[in-house]
Amino acid sequence: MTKLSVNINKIATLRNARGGNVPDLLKAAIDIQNFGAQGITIHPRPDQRHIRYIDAIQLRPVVNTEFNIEGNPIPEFIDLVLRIKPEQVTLVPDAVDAITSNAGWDTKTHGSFLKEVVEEFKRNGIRTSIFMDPVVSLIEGAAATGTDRIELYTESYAVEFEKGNKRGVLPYVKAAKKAGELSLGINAGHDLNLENLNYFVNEVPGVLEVSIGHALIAEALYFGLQNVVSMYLEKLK
Ligand SMILES: CC(=O)[C@@H](O)[C@H](O)COP(=O)(O)O
Ligand SMILES: NCC(=O)COP(=O)(O)O
Repeated sequence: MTKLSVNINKIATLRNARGGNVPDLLKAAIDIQNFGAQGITIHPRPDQRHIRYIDAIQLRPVVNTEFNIEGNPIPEFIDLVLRIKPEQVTLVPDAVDAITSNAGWDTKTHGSFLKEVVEEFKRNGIRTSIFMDPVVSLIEGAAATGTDRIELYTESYAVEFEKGNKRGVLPYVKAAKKAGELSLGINAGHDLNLENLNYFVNEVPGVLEVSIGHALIAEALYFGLQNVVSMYLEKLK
């Protein structure tokens, strides 16, 4: 079964809007896990506009499922992750001023850098994942870095699905098959939601984990956090 890791960036965004501690990020993480999510994802960005580095540190003792920290491996991020030792780190090549993640790694151009970073995290007992577009040649490049997993960047699938084009899943099926042949574990995320999730995990073989934030937190405004976590878990059965 595919695991659900809830990305709590947007809870921090809401809290930061007023400068206090409402909503309480740590309580939300505890509740989300109690509601059945199998992981918590955060993506601290250098400007700390949502998750702050201090949040990441304070979350460590309360995350008793799988803690997944995503981000661009700049020195500050590497130091933070090595200090916290989450179960998984996901490397994302996002620019400092990116509104959200908007591309996967070019694992050919950045192969030797990624290999070094992956080795450092793995030496410290942290599982690694590389955020990737569904491109077979780049997946071969990811395997060469020694990473444990890749995370398939699902924005283009979500866009096509929204337009009614279910063929948008086909590159992901191909990419997942290649990843499987290369013994890479497969995660997926970005713009997954209650509408498009089930089709994706049914079509794409071997998805171990999805990380979902933006849609899930928005849907929680209508359904409540507990219901919405259950609704996602239902889609992953
Ligand atoms: C890697 C990925 O797709 C997500 O982590 C996404 O980047 C969420 O980040 P924001 O919440 O800052 O949009
Ligand atoms: N890795 C993807 C993630 O954590 C959440 O992305 P989104 O659901 O906020 O688009």
